[in-house]
Amino acid sequence: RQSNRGLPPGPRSLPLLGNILDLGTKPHRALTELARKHGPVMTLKLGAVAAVVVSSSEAVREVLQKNDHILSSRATPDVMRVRDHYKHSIVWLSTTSPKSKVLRKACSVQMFSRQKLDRTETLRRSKVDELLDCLHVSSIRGQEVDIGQAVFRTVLNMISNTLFSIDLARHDHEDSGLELKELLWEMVKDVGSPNISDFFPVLRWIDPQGARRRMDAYFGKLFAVFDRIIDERTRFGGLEGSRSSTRGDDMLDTLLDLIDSSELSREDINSLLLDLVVAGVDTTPTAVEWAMAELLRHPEKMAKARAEIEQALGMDTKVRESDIPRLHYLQAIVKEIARLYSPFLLPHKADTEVDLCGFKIPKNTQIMVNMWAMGRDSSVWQDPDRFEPERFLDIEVDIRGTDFELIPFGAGRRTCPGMLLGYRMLHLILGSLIQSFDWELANGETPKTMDMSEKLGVTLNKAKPLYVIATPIKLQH
Ligand code: HEM
Repeated sequence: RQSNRGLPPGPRSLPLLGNILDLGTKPHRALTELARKHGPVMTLKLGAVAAVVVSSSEAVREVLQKNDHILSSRATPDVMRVRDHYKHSIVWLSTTSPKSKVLRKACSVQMFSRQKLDRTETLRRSKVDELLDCLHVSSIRGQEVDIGQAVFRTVLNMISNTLFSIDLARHDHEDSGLELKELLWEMVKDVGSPNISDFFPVLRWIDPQGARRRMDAYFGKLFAVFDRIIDERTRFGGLEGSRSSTRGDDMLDTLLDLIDSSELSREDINSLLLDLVVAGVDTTPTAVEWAMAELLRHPEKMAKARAEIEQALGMDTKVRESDIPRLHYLQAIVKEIARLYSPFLLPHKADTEVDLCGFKIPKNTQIMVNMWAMGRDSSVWQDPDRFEPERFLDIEVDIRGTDFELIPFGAGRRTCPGMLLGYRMLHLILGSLIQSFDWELANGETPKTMDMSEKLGVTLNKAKPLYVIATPIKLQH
């Protein structure tokens, strides 16, 4: 395509502020509206920062495929400068930096490779069993359950066991993990929310919204947890410097080996553990909570999903990750949740000037990919606001970064490294919940009156937690 060498169109901007006020409190919705008027490649001026919002699959293909090599840097949010995190972090380092390559390799070999995931499957299944046991207990006691919180504990333990072979949350304790969940929510909210320091870098030093100060406190708490675990693992066992006998053949051991060989520093490891815990637990529980909310709003679809599982496995065989390929309706539900509730990719940045869909994008422009707008595009999806997993039964859409209409994990160089793990956890947990219990809404909520409003962090969370009452299916017969 011939470039017309102009900037993409966009809404009129105010002096100094630019379009900051246009973002409102729900930027994913506000920018979807604006893109309807100005087009799928749209210029925004956010204070001193030039940004381009991309809102269609064709334009996203140009960002994440054709120009991926130029557009896969990150614009670093000011809050990520805390403790120099951005200099150690797989999320914020350039994909071409040597450190980033070491971190990526450690993750892909030790945590996310197919072989590794196959080997850790029983661990995840046992964590799901603990979740089901805890739901049984709540059911016997007639207690309602905050399902997002319960799944959060499960996913946190799946991740913490993969990383360092311990549970960070306890199921027998209602509030276990709650503080951590709240801390992580506050963290991702500060990463996802507009921050004046990002729009006006000259103001960084005064940290006008106090976001960097808050982030420093969150980092301090998480690093203290990691420090305790690492110290325990490296405690002197007689011989100075030798690893204690609690070697776990887990991610931490691999990382400590990389310290021994001077490929990584202790700061690198703390940052990586933080990234993996935050990215791992901010995503999957949220998606399960949305899925359960939609299924409770549409009981006939819940019944259909259960019937599929029953037909494929019977009621006595537990869902396993290897069953996912056979569970087409379950996969369709996951896709539909990804379509309806994915907000933005993390911010990308142009390393050099680049031609995008015929427009000239200057160097250092921030690229915001609005998945919300793509998921609600009525030229691609019929009746886009409707929860209709059936739409995916007749079409082949792969959500793992090859079909650009639906890219909940991103695509190209910055594709989510935890994608396969997230994909497996999501299906395993959701399938097991559907298989094992009858579900009812608690607190007098009904499918028609449910509050489905959202709040934006890095992911899109359900604003009001979903409270449910679970009845074990077996007990009924
Ligand atoms: C349902 C589950 C998940 C979803 C929907 C998801 C989605 C995403 C998205 C959209 C990105 C940004 C891509 C971009 O900016 O282009 C991302 C990045 C990332 N995700 Fe995930 N993710 C999930 C699970 C996980 C898990 C389980 C982990 C690790 C334990 C993880 C670790 C990461 C990391 C480290 C990055 C940064 C990669 C980079 O900047 O190069 N994610 N994820």
